[in-house]
Amino acid sequence: MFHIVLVHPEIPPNTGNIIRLAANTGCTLHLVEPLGFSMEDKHMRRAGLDYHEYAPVLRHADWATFLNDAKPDPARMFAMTTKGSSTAHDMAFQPGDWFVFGSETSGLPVDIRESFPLAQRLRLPMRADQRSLNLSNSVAVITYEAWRQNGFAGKA
Ligand SMILES: C[S@@+](CC[C@H](N)C(=O)[O-])C[C@H]1O[C@@H](n2cnc3c(N)ncnc32)[C@H](O)[C@@H]1O
Repeated sequence: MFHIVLVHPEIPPNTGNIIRLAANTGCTLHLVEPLGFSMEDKHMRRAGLDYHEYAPVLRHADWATFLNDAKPDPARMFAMTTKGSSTAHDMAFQPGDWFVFGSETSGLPVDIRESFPLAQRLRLPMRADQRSLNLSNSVAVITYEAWRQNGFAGKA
C-alpha cells in the first residue's frame, strides 16, 4: 500500500514493531544503512515475530543508493519530522506514497530533511513542549491515517 523508509534506525524493538505494522497494513519497509543493530538481533526478531515473512523488507547501503534503486516519486515522498512545516493530517495521501523517518536519537539528517520541499515535511501534532513521538508510534500514526484516507484498501 505505502512505503515506509527508516533512515539509520537504532533500536531493534522499534524496527521489529514496524516490520509487524508493515505486514498488518500491506506496506513495504525500506531500511537505509547504517543500522544500529544486526538484522539477527533477538529483540528485533521477537518484536517482529515471524511477520518478516509477510512484509517485504529491503535494505539500502545509504540514502543515495536508496534513491537510485527504489526510485521513489519525489512528488509523493514525505519527510516525517518534528521540524515539519505542514501538519501530516492535512495532506491527502495516495497508494504508493513514501514516508521517510529519522533515527531515534538524531532524527533525519539535515541534508536529507532539507532536500524535501517544505510542503512535504510533515509534522504529527503534539502538545506544547513535547519533543517527539517514539519512532514506531509515529510510523503507526501516519500509516493508519494514510490507509484510512484510502478506505483501508485490502483489509480483511
Ligand atoms: C524519536 S524521533 C527523533 C527525535 C529527534 N531528537 C528529533 O528531534 O528529530 C524518531 C523519528 O520519529 C518521527 N517523529 C517523531 N515524532 C514526530 C512528530 N511529532 N512528527 C513527525 N515525525 C515524528 C521522525 O521521523 C523522527 O525522526
